[in-house]
Amino acid sequence: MTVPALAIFHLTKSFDRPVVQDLDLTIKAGEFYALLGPNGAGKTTILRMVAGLLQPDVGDISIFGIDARRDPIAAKRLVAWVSDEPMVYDRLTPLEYLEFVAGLWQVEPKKAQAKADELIDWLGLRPHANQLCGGFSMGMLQKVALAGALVHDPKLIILDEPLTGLDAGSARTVKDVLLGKVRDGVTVIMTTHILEVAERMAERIGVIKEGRLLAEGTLAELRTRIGRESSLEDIFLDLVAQSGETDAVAA
Ligand SMILES: Nc1ncnc2c1ncn2[C@@H]1O[C@H](COP(=O)(O)OP(=O)(O)OP(=O)(O)O)[C@@H](O)[C@H]1O
Repeated sequence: MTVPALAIFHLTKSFDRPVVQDLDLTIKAGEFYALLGPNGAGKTTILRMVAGLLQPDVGDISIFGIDARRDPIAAKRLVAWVSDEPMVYDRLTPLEYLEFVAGLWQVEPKKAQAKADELIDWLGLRPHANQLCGGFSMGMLQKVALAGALVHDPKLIILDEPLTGLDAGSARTVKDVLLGKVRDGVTVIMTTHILEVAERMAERIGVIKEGRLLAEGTLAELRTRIGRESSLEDIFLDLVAQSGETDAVAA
């Protein structure tokens, strides 16, 4: 069996209350996986633990077979994390920012420059490549942050709400870049509240509520589970409502 891109076992995290509860999740290499869930379901918390930005209370995270808790540096080398709050240095141009990030990853300078040029063109940033990021709109900053996350050729790309705030053209560009990456064999995990995007792009969809996986599968599998031909929006709302009823019965 091939090693999964991501395998999570018994992942658990509490803040003032339990936020991620004994979560198991496996994502195959080369898969496009969408993580859905209502506000506060724990999606960002899960992904931040996978990206090594937050320590789990309990549980194991394996990235392409590397134990991310034992060997975080090796695991992080394989991962790109794209937050919904782009962090880019105001006083650098996109090209300078990409050079800086490539330096942190110790990408060989010639390769880094070629990669930066490719990403700048892919993301339509060429006209702004030499302007300071400080004057950029949120959408442009998101694209620069995405380029920065891809500069070291990650095998697993994790994105938290990557399309929020993007205009239609920019959203299309980002979607095309991600689909292109999946075609190249890269694994993508993305949270989104735009169910149409998950429906169109993701091969598998996981629905999270209160830090637990309510259901996962292809759209067809989720439809079978619900027992009727529905849109992802209907399936999602049904699943979330059903789990509320179950909780109410259990309580
Ligand atoms: N650092 C933190 N300290 C305390 N509570 C936190 C922290 N980070 C997240 N939480 C809480 O954990 C819960 C889950 O948050 P999280 O951001 O993971 O949810 P989400 O599913 O990504 O939600 P959304 O769709 O609204 O972005 C929320 O109640 C949030 O307030």
